[in-house]
Amino acid sequence: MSVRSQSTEPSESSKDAHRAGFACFVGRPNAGKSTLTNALVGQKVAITANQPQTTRHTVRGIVHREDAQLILVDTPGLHKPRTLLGERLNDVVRTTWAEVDVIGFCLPANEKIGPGDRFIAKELAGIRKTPKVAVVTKTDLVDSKTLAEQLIAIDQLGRELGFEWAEIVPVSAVGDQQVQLLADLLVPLLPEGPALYPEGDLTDEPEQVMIAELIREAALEGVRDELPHSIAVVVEEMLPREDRPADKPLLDIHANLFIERPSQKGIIIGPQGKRLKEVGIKSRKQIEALLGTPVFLDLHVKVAKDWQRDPKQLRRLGF
Ligand SMILES: Nc1nc2c(ncn2[C@@H]2O[C@H](COP(=O)(O)OP(=O)(O)OP(=O)(O)O)[C@@H](O)[C@H]2O)c(=O)[nH]1
Repeated sequence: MSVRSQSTEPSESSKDAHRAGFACFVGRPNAGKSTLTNALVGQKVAITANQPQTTRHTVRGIVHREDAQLILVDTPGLHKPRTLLGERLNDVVRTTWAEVDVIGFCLPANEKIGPGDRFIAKELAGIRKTPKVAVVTKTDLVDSKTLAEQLIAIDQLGRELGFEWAEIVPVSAVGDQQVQLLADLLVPLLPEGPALYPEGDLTDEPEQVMIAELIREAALEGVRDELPHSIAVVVEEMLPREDRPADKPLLDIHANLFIERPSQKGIIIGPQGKRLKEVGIKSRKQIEALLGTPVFLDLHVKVAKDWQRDPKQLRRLGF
């Protein structure tokens, strides 16, 4: 077993040719994939929430280094599909796995390996050619004994399924421990080649999709468990406000928040519209940070009946 810690000698990759390629993080919902992507990229690109399955779109974060360009594809979690949307999400995950240069399997340090992890690991075992790195996340939440046991269990899991992890790396994205080391270990697994994206690019997600994700994230915060799967956000229009002085631009953004049932409207909007207002304020700040320009955000809540089950609606909402 080759478990890595920060005290390891720096990798030799700086001497080698430039490398560029794709990595994706897989793992159960809430395993810490989005947080890790953000920590590696150093700016908020993937949404995180204290609820499972909030990452719906494939968001790429790009790590630019002297020696390499590491493009991170953040996929939704694989899960038991109950709706058409669930099936499509699983398809997106599998397609992504087959295309990347390295897969990072995220397992939280503070949770025992369960049936959900085994399900994913078994699927990973089927993808023979792609190197698989086990990433033990949230190490700040456990003591060293628990961490050691988890590392052994993960090594064992690989053996049981007939493959060996290219690396096993414990990290804490929140505690900023070993995040850099993880990047150092992923880079040598990428093919040699020039940068694939211009320097400065953090993601190739269309801006409107990222803005919609920021709004959805704010809308999800603090609402009941059953709601996450029922919210979709579509940015309908983005236009610079006319008649503004050049040094005081304002961008008008109109977005619709779709829910499945009229009964959900009250939850989203809140008493006297208070909750929706907070959602607007919170997401506007993040959108302004993302775009670097003042924004006027206009949010509307609409009912798209049973959109998760209706192929036509799914397409309209961007799935
Ligand atoms: N203490 C601690 N918490 C973490 C760490 N990484 C992630 N978390 C928390 O774990 C929860 C889930 O993290 P996410 O990054 O959203 O997980 P995910 O795997 O992307 O989840 P899905 O989008 O549901 O697939 C959030 O509340 C994070 O703040 C970590 O290193 N330490």
